[in-house]
Amino acid sequence: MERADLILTDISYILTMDENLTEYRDADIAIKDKKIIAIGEGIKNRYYGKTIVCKGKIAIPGLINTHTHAAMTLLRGYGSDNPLKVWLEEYIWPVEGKFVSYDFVKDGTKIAVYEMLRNGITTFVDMYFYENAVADVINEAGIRGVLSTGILDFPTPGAKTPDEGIEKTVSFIKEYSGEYVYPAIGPHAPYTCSPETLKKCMDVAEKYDILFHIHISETEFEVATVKEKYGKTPVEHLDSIGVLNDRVLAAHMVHPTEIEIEILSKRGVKVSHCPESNLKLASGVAPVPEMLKAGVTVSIGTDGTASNDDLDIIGEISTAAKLHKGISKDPTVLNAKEALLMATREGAKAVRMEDRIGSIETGKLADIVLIDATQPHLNPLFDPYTQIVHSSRGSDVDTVIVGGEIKVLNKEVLPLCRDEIMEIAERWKKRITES
Ligand SMILES: CSC[C@H]1O[C@@H](n2cnc3c(O)ncnc32)[C@H](O)[C@@H]1O
Ligand SMILES: [Zn+2]
Repeated sequence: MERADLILTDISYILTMDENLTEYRDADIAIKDKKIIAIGEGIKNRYYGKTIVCKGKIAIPGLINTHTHAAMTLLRGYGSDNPLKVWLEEYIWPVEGKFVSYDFVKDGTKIAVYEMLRNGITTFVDMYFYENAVADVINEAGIRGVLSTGILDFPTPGAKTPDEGIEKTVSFIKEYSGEYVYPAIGPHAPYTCSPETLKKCMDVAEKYDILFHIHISETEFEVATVKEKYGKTPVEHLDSIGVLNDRVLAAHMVHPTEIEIEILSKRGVKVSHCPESNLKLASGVAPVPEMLKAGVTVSIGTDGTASNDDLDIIGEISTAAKLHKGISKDPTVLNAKEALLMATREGAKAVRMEDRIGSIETGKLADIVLIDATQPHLNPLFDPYTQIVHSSRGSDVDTVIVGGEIKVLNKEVLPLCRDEIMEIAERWKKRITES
């Protein structure tokens, strides 16, 4: 017998989401030094150590949310029922200007991390201000974050100029890179960042080998603005200034033309599809089947909770699958395996971490989610992929493991206190409504 740090035994289904979509029935997973060291039937007989019996559970890789603004939990539902331009300019940006600070971001991120862990998210990509506050929360809670300070050409809560935002990003890379924190650079969008700002951001991304995280082609307004300013569509514009390559993670991508989809594919740009935010802000529906057909990596993002308004990524996958079937009038589009891939292996590719996360494989980090399938609404269980995508919700997540450490057990989020989360939300609601 060999020693393991954690052994998950008798798992009803293991959906590895590896290249072959290998599945196991009634099998075990052994974990040591943060990584998966063995998977399969009878593994429990080869290892000893802390053991969790997982009868009736489905194991999937930790879910990857490739676009959010975590601290916006404090603005959940704020300025609802408006289009993006009005929502941002008349509601969100004024209130952010008044309230966003280190404390706001720290408190908002605590709520988001609680909610993301509860919903099975083990890695998220963030774009906001005071990312040092986000880093402090995630280092304490133990969830992975790809963190980018939002950079705009006008003053923001964290920086008076885009150059200051870029300098902050460089200091952040040097100070915070670590086990849980993966810095990225976050120019907001082609309509809020000049070509000069975008090029400077790409220089930093290349120098420090980090992700370039940006909103692209979210609304028709954006497309019209970029066309008017630069005489090109957003993707063509970004390509013409040399900032499209395989380290670009483009959030939304609702309105690309056929030519733009070809460019995305040729340049290796990854997309974060945010269907619920795009529906709620009435931005439109991204051409996901077309992008997939062209070989573009499409992952899943919840966006912030002021435009979604939750961080339930399983619900987001379900929305994506149903939405594209409906729009294309083709039920074979985005089958359950493909939909789940978007939040696992494709998500890992989108953040350029496919060698470490995104599937349950030996040698990979032990980021694992167990879904409780012993509930009436998940039975009878003919196909576990379909059941996860179309019958379950984030609230069915029972256990979450990040790097071999248990973060959620029996649906209880261990690193954060529920009462404190509720108290934070109440305190900020009071401050914001009384201002
Ligand atoms: C630059 S930090 C993030 C910045 O973006 C704002 N924001 C939130 N959601 C969206 C969205 O869907 N499109 C564009 N910008 C968005 C957020 O409020 C911050 O100001
Ligand atoms: Zn966004």
